[in-house]
Amino acid sequence: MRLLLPTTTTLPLFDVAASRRIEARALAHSPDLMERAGLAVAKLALALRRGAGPVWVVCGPGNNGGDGHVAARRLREVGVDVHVGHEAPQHPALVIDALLGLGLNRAPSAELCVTMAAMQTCGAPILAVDLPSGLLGDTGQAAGERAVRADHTLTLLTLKPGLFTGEGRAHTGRIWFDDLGIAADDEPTAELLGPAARLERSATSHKGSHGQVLVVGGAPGMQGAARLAARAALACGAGRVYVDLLGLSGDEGADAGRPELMRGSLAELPQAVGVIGCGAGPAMAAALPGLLRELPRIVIDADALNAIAAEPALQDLLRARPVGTTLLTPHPLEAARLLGRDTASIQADRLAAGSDLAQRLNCTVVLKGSGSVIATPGERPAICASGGPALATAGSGDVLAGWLGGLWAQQPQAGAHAIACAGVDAHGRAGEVAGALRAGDLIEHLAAQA
Ligand SMILES: NC(=O)C1=CN([C@@H]2O[C@H](COP(=O)(O)OP(=O)(O)OC[C@H]3O[C@@H](n4cnc5c(N)ncnc54)[C@H](OP(=O)(O)O)[C@@H]3O)[C@@H](O)[C@H]2O)[C@@H](O)CC1
Ligand SMILES: Nc1ncnc2c1ncn2[C@@H]1O[C@H](COP(=O)(O)OP(=O)(O)O)[C@@H](O)[C@H]1O
Repeated sequence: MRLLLPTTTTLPLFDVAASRRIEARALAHSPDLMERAGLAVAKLALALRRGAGPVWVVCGPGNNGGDGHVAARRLREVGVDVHVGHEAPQHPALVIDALLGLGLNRAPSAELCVTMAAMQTCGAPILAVDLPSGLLGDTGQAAGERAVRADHTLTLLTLKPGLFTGEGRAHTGRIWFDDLGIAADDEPTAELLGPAARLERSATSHKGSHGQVLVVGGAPGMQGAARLAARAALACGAGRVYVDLLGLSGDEGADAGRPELMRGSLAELPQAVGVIGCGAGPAMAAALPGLLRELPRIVIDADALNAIAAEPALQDLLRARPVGTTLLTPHPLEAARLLGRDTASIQADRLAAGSDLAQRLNCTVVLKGSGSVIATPGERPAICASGGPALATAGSGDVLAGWLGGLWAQQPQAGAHAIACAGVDAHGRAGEVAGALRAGDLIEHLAAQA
């Protein structure tokens, strides 16, 4: 058993169907899986309980409840006061939520919701077994109106995607993992991202060795977005970074606070990595056909995504580009516009939505938000567990787009999927701070950890 995050390696994720197959095969040679699961829960419960009160074990009708009963027995064997039932005891030291796990298949009844509410308000920390009750393992969404918000989740046998994306992170608390001694012998549904290798710089490299980035965006009033992206590309280590500010004429500098940044345009820089759309406004639409036809590698964000959503001819241009050369970074609303759906339906199944969009537009897609999803046609999707609410601030997406462009400029052979995985994970880790974070400071955090 181990605490899972931050993970130092990429890990396989298995949806409910794959987890069931692994479980069924494992049971054939290891019929004591539930004993192992219950013992793991009991051990963690001993470490987590707070105070001298009873451990309240809430068991449901299936095997999740079975794990809870084994844990209760194991705890009693070592002299712990245990209360099994749906009513809270006085001053519990810990709640073990073994109500519903992988078998959740409908909205919990009103009666179960009352039990969940009692768990939530009894004042003790909650340890969820396998999944917080009411949370769907595939999507990280509640099946009904309520799902348990645990302080700890001990997930068993496999890691499920819903623990890490959608609403998952708000319900799991700290995630622990015990594979119960079983090697997962199935095709992973997705990957949980680990950190990418550091970029090495040769002792004899020069600025031409590290590529060039062209940021196109920054309509009047929104030039900060383009400048944040450009600053991020520069901080990432791109050799030269240029900005084409759509609202700026004359020979004003690209960014008075960053004299390293230069003005430039597609005509002068046809081989640059494009980072397009940050703060671009409606002027972006006219610039897009040329950019989509010419630039060999492009990161597309914000208003460029909105322009593409509104214009089928631009979608055709995207589809005509080779897979691996285009990286879209929509947040859920932008993804909804691109798919002609609403945000709620995107969030209802983020893995499926990201994969659907990638397939339709023949691109790599980073569906942003808690548990960003990275999807590319022909690649296994990835989920990023790093990051947190400090990133929920204007400009943090612009920083991501610029950082991705900076990474790509330095790794011209890499495909969009690899760049997305490396950049999204780094961005998330840099944003893991308590409290609030300004997007400009996020760039410094990224540079410090690179
Ligand atoms: N087998 C093993 O050795 C191992 C098992 N493990 C453990 O088993 C867990 C999976 O067990 P499980 O398949 O029995 O499902 P579980 O989540 O307990 O649900 C039970 C039943 O509840 C029902 N139900 C569904 N939704 C409902 C709702 N909203 N409100 C009310 N009822 C609802 C539905 O039955 P239905 O009523 O539809 O017939 C469902 O089948 C897994 O998460 C892990 O903890 C692991 O430790 C590995 C070793
Ligand atoms: N609660 C959160 N947990 C993890 N990442 C988050 C969270 N909120 C925002 N982010 C990340 O912050 C970035 C916000 O991007 P975006 O919505 O485009 O903002 P903006 O357009 O203002 O720059 C995305 O990378 C997103 O994944």
